[in-house]
Amino acid sequence: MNRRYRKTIIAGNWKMNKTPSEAKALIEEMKPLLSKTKWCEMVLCVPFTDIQAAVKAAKGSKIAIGAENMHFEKSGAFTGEISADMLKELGVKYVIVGHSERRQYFNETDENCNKKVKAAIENGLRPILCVGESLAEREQDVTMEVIRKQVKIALQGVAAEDIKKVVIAYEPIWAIGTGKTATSEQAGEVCAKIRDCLRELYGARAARAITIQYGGSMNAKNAAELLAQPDVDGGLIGGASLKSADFAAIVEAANQ
Ligand SMILES: O=C[C@H](O)COP(=O)(O)O
Repeated sequence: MNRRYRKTIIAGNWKMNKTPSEAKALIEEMKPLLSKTKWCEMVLCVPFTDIQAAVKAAKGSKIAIGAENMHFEKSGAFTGEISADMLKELGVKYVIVGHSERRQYFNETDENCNKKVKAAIENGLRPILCVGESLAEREQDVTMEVIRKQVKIALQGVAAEDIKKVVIAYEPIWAIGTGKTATSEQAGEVCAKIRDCLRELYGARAARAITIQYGGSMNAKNAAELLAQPDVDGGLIGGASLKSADFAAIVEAANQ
């Protein structure tokens, strides 16, 4: 890992799990296990309804709270939506943008992701931009074409001085929640190519400073090997972030 240049970030994505009281209990359980982190930053992205309880429970710890989505407009007639302002005021620091489940079930497009990335940055939130290929795309050998398009469109108009605030999460869709992890070589190879793409867009210095995570069935057992890849700077963890011991083990692996 290139700690000299960029931060290691382990982020949990709780998806549609946990009520506020359950969120509080899980964070209380995690806190003592996560107290000895060295350089690894820890984030828990939780459902909107859990944010207040999570921020309160995480107080005094090194855990930052994130949201799983947001709208790109500041306010207005968007029934059921949540703006960056609203998240910010609750103490949210990160927001996931373009998770494949949002792309698949809620028609999230690269263009929408672009608006969300820019709105997040303008409002002082760090976007975790998710990109990744489907199994069919991998089998047809178009993985990098797909990911380069996702990255380039989502970052259109993001200024060079802001790009460091963006975290990229490489999540092969076929590895999410399936128990099928990408091999560490596959994860490392795509993350390195994402960094090449960032280098083309923003130059070598900026590209070196951007945290690129891997996500997709990362767990206590495989985390160390995945995180040992030079361009894998952390993880976006689904299922294993709902179990305190497993999440703590992944953080521990990132601290080695
Ligand atoms: O955002 C997290 C990813 O979708 C990974 O989920 P997973 O660790 O349950 O496979």
